Amino acid sequence: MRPLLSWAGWRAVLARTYSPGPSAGYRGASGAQGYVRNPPVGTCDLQGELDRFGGISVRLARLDALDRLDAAAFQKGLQAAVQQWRSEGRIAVWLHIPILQSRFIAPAASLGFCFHHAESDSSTLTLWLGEGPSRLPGYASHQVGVAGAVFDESTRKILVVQDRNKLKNMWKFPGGLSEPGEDIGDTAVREVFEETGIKSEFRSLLSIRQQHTNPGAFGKSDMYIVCRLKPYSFTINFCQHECLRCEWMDLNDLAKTENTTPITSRVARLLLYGYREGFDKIDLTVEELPAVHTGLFYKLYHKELPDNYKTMKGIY
Ligand SMILES: NC(=O)C1=CN([C@@H]2O[C@H](COP(=O)(O)OP(=O)(O)OC[C@H]3O[C@@H](n4cnc5c(N)ncnc54)[C@H](O)[C@@H]3O)[C@@H](O)[C@H]2O)C=CC1
Ligand SMILES: [Mg+2]
Repeated sequence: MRPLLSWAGWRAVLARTYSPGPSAGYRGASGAQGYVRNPPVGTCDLQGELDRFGGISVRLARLDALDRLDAAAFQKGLQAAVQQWRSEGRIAVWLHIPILQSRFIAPAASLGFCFHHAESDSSTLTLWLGEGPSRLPGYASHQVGVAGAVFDESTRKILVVQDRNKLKNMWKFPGGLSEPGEDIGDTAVREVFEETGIKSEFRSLLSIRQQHTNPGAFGKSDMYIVCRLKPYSFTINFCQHECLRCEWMDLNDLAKTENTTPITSRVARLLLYGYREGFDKIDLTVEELPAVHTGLFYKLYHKELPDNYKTMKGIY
């Protein structure tokens, strides 16, 4: 949730939009409504930022005197604040609680707040105040795993591993979970190197598998993406913790063997087709483009588009 104004700006907004109730707010020595510099010990002043949807976001880490506040005073303050926000027509409350202030979770839950998500150092709870069922977006629905199909065109060999931690030892592509902020291709290259010692570079995206109720996904769905990589080192030095075996296998053999997972078998056949007929038949290549609103950049994956279609020059 991105504040549209600076924190000081929001305080000014809140001074106009938020008039504190008896315990939800305390008018400090400054006299400014809704802005408390030094709330007395044991009272609870809950100010928040207004978001563009009409919700209020309260960050407990920003409140003064939090260490001296007990759970009962917090609950009273929160109840009064919620009443106030409801009367002002706010649609939701987002409550961000640092892990060391987790004693405030139970009082918030008793007022109807539910967990939205947790990170390593904080949790976020929400309360829907609007009409009808909640329209708040949920948190992440998938975990993303990425594998690298490292294919050496000059020898027609492909890099495969057997997982040490699986009951059935089948050939598969090395890979693993993507880290926050990591590009798909970078995950594939990193995981291949960590698991096999092979250095490679990203060429294309080959397939996406979506699976729900995957046992290893903590109740979320699993997105498993296979990339085509080109090797530039060839000496295997595989990770003993994760892999039982690792080898360069002829692509024909991988495409025909039964000792593999269905997805590995299908991608091996796809690669064989690309190798024979041209990789442009199977590759989703990547391009970086600018995001219109944020000025950030993103990666877009699709089948190759001729330059004249990209520019629309000479296209009627
Ligand atoms: N069909 C296929 O070929 C397969 C696809 N996948 C996909 O690959 C992705 C995950 O790749 P992985 O290689 O499993 O992940 P990964 O390479 O990121 O991590 C695996 C390693 O993490 C550690 N680990 C995982 N869970 C653990 C736990 N509960 N306790 C302690 N250590 C633990 C173990 O050291 C394990 O060897 C998922 O998207 C999954 O769907 C996984 C296996 C086979
Ligand atoms: Mg792995």
